Amino acid sequence: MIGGGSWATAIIKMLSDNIKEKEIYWWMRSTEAIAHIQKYHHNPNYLSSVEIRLPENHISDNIKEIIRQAEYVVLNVPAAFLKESLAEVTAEDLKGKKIVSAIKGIVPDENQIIGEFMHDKYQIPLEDILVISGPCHAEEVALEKLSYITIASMNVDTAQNFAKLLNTRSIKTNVSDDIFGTEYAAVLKNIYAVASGICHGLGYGDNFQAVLISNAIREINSFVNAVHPITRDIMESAYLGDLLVTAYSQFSRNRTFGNMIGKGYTVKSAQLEMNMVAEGYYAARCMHFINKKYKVEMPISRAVYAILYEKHSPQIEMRLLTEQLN
Ligand SMILES: NC(=O)C1=CN([C@@H]2O[C@H](COP(=O)(O)OP(=O)(O)OC[C@H]3O[C@@H](n4cnc5c(N)ncnc54)[C@H](OP(=O)(O)O)[C@@H]3O)[C@@H](O)[C@H]2O)C=CC1
Ligand SMILES: O=C(CO)COP(=O)(O)O
Repeated sequence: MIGGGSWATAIIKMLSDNIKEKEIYWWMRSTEAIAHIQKYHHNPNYLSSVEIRLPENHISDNIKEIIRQAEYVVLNVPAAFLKESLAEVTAEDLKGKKIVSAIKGIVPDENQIIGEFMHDKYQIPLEDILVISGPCHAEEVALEKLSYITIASMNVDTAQNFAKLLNTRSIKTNVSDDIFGTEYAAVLKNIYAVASGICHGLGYGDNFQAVLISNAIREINSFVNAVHPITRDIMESAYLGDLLVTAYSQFSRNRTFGNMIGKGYTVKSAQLEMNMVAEGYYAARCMHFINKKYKVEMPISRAVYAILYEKHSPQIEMRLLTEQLN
């Protein structure tokens, strides 16, 4: 596991129910957090109720050593920090390993989804790339609330094999072969959750939220069809379900961030207020550039970009948006 945040902690919990703890290796950057987990068996900063019983030397800030042990390398840092987290890692270190992206974000500057980035930069064959997606908040994993996740891989047997490692009493898994669609949909839903939060912060009610999200799923559908036109059912939980949970849940980082923007916080102060990362903030910018190529009509995504990066007034931008939705 590469990353020490909430989602990494939640997936460690799933894995611990299925494989021996001595088969799990965990990299995180914080040496204080490592020492705390080794001594007290809980992550001090994220999902601290989850018990972690890995052997001491299986948690380390030495990324090359952790990767050396692995058959599956689960990438689980916010996308904005992926390049710096992997700074010491070479294509040789990752050769022959399956790369699992648990990230729902875009690599900045490269403007690539994680699978594309790992394929281009580290020569990982596309069939060795897996994606973990679906509507699932780390907090509900910790509470053992029933959740469904989707594992995508171009090779469905590979997806099935990895899915077995995550199935628990409270986690059910689906598989998919749509690695591009699941990644892009997971990135986009974060932008729409920011929009949902902004509208909530501005005082729009549930009636308008429903219209916003109905339009959002159409934007997602148009975009993923433009990028990767295959037959897919956008109503599946990996697409629509993920959008709904992020747009409505009390646990959503992106909605919380958007809500603060709608209430008048600056981007900086909203980020400082949260201990966690809202991927939608970074995704809005990356998608703005990616969509220059595809030119898909995405008024909600464009409005979020204008508010976050062009300092447009949330009130005015959302009022203009209301004229374009139906
Ligand atoms: N949380 C969830 O429920 C879900 C999250 N995801 C995805 O999982 C990925 C990881 O997010 P999540 O676990 O929620 O993250 P969190 O917000 O819980 O934690 C933030 C993580 O980012 C690290 N970080 C913060 N700043 C920096 C920096 N400057 N450089 C390097 N690392 C930094 C933190 O490390 P440190 O503690 O050392 O500061 C910490 O590991 C995201 O792509 C997210 O979209 C997907 C599904 C569910
Ligand atoms: O992707 C997630 C849940 O599926 C988590 O993102 P949010 O915290 O913004 O909802």
